[in-house]
Amino acid sequence: MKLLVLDLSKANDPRQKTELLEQLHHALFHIGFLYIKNHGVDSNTISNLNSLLPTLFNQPPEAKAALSKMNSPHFLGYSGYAEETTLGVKDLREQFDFATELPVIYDPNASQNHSSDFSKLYWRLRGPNQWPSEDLVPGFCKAYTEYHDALQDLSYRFVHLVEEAFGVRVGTFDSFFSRPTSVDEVVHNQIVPPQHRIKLVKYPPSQASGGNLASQGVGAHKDSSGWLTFLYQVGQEEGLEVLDANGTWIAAPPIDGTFVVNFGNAFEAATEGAILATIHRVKAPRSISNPRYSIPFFQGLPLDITVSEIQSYIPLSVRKLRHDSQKTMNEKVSNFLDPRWDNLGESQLRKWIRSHEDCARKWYGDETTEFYLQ
Ligand SMILES: O=C(O)CCC(=O)C(=O)O
Ligand SMILES: [Fe+2]
Repeated sequence: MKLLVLDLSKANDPRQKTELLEQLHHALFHIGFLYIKNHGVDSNTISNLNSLLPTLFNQPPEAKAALSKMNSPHFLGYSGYAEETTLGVKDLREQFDFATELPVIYDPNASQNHSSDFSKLYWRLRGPNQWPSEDLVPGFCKAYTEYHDALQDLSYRFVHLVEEAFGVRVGTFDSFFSRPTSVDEVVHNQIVPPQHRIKLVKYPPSQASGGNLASQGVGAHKDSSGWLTFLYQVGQEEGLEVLDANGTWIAAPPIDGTFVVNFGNAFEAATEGAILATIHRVKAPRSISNPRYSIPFFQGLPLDITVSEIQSYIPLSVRKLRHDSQKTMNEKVSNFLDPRWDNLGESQLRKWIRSHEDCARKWYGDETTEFYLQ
């Protein structure tokens, strides 16, 4: 399998756009993993954030500890080296989880003063970031916010191309992403706008024998935090790998000026497996290498969206394109399709509880945590 690099500037030229949409169609339905270049995100916006990563991660341990995810019922903040698990194995990375800056909309300890029903526990996932101090990481909030806004814009533009590749009206999925302009609008909108999530990740060189699974940077997984993922691989360190339809791991090395795009669990569920949330993993860099940094942007969806609602937006012509050969990859049921619930919020809550059990026990209690650990 060859991963394609799609040139998004072709979207601006009617003569080249058809070719771009054909390539996108192929990448969507046969691979589920692609690169994009000429994506319209200013290189300064990317480098301004990238250049702060060493400073962010080299803060004194107590400064990082002060931003711990343990402080946050929204699972936003810092998690230290090997504090997160995938498939029961420690991931050899440290990371800061950020998201679209939004207020708390559900706090079980406070009286709520809005009319909508946000009593579902998963609404507690929404909330503000934990920002590093401006003294220790000068310019971070500005650089992050510019990056967030640019990636949000790219993600919406890209979804429009996906709609064209699907042959549906451009804007079909827009209602998933209608943006709030004020807190008031957030709580009174019918569809509550999404909170995109951005991880800033560092994979330090691993002492474990390089290249084998003892050095799991992040274990094999499908993305479950959003609709589409836009991953920026900082620098030249390799490690990202994608599982193809034959069960072979394919390297997805950094390519200058590109983002990697892949599709989340919800997308796979919405298209009934016609487009896969392709499984991928990262090997930790060998001990003689530099650290590897990456920045995945997970495009958020409204937490109360249901499987049937999301499927209703996808034309039958797309859903029936599911290929039999893909069934084997798809056999592990998406969390979103777990028969115990029908909404995305619960599958997200389950994901966070499973990857950060201590934080879950602190904020959601043992009973809830154990329910979602099953
Ligand atoms: O670091 C990478 O390149 C990929 C990270 C990833 O797949 C994830 O965090 O979901
Ligand atoms: Fe991922």
